[in-house]
Amino acid sequence: MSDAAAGAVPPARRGRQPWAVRLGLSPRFHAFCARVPGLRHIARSEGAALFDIVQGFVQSQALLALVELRVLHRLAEGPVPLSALAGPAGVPAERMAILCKAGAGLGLMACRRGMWRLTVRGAAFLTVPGLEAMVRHHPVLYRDLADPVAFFRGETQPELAGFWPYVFGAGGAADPELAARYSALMADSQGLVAADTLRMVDLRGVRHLMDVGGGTGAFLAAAGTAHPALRMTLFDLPAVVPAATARFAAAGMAGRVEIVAGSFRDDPLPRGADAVSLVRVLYDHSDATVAALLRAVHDALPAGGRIVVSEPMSGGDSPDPATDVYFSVYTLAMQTGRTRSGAEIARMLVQAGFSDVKTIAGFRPYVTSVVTAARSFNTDPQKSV
Ligand SMILES: CC(C)=CCC/C(C)=C/CC/C(C)=C/C=C/C(C)=C/C=C/C=C(C)/C=C/C=C(C)/C=C/C=C(C)/C=C/CC(C)(C)O
Ligand SMILES: C[S@@+](CC[C@H](N)C(=O)[O-])C[C@H]1O[C@@H](n2cnc3c(N)ncnc32)[C@H](O)[C@@H]1O
Repeated sequence: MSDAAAGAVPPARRGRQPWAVRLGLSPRFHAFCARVPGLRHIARSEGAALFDIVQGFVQSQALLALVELRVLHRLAEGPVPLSALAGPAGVPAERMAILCKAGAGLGLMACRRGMWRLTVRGAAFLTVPGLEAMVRHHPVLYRDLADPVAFFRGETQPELAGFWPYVFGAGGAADPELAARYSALMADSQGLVAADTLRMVDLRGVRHLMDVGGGTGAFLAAAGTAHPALRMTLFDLPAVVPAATARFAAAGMAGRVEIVAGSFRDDPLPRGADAVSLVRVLYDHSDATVAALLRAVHDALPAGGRIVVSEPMSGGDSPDPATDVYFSVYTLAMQTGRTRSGAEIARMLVQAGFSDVKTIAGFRPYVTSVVTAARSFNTDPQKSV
């Protein structure tokens, strides 16, 4: 079979490519690799990696069906035969068998001696806080990506752009019921983010932490538990306040936390904190809004005060398989913000007047990474920690 007959890029048009890419463009080399024992693993692993990309949308839709039909939940109660999954789900047994085998292919469940059971991965899926809720909201993004060419050309009006109205201080910000619903989705998923952030950032020495855009207070509650002497301020839109008040009361922290309702677009940030955190806030907003917010945080801090930015970040020059696919496309669909790299955030912090900038790559970049910085001691000698 000639290269041209196989539909590959003809050798003459391969241009100046690294030698390995030239080989990758050659169907003859593919066939050669598949034949030669020492090289066969390359053909197999590259093929499998490509197949995973090709079938990603089927994987996520199979997962959604398993969640919506509560198959994994049912298995969490113990092993069952197929009929016990098919009947309650209203799915014909022969179709449920296909879904269950897909679930097994994904490593979420397994069948032994006619009984379906949960695997460790399936158990972890059900246990990660907020993951199920995130999967259940994915149909919105899925619809937005139905015509990906039009989406990337910017010719569509993504539904996701209206999904988080409270996030942007739009109309929905005034509706406490709507805010509570979306805040719950956000807060559920904040457990891992808070844990990973606290692992990367040492808050010892911080007296008073202000969490700007702190939502219902999951991060402050975790920080306050880890540091019992910490005073805290939560700053967020008014519609988010009731849920935050309830959380701190339930955690017995009401006396240590001041909740300030306001918009960082329109209102000054409260003074008094010696550290400010922004957890999953920047990537919702445009560069202009982020630049103004970082300057406002800088001005609200005393000399030596610290800022902590924590959110999923782009890999920048080394694109990350999770954040540069999922979060970058997600924030593009939201239309108001973007997924920035640690280096970009670091640059914006310097432009806002911060120094001593440190970027810390998260050990799970799809959960969060961190950039920290400090307000210089010499920018405003009037202030002190
Ligand atoms: C020790 C031995 C040998 C065996 C033991 C076996 C055993 C019991 C193992 C347990 C394994 C274990 C501990 C597994 C733990 C797995 C974990 C922690 C998995 C975590 C996965 C987290 C995921 C997949 C997170 C996904 C996050 C998503 C999808 C977040 C989406 C966020 C969005 C859309 C946010 C939007 C916000 C906005 C609007 C942009 O502002
Ligand atoms: C993606 S959520 C993150 C919430 C929380 N930090 C977390 O990680 O779960 C963004 C938060 O920023 C808040 N927010 C958005 N625009 C805001 C504004 N103009 N002023 C204050 N808070 C704002 C939203 O209400 C929301 O709680």
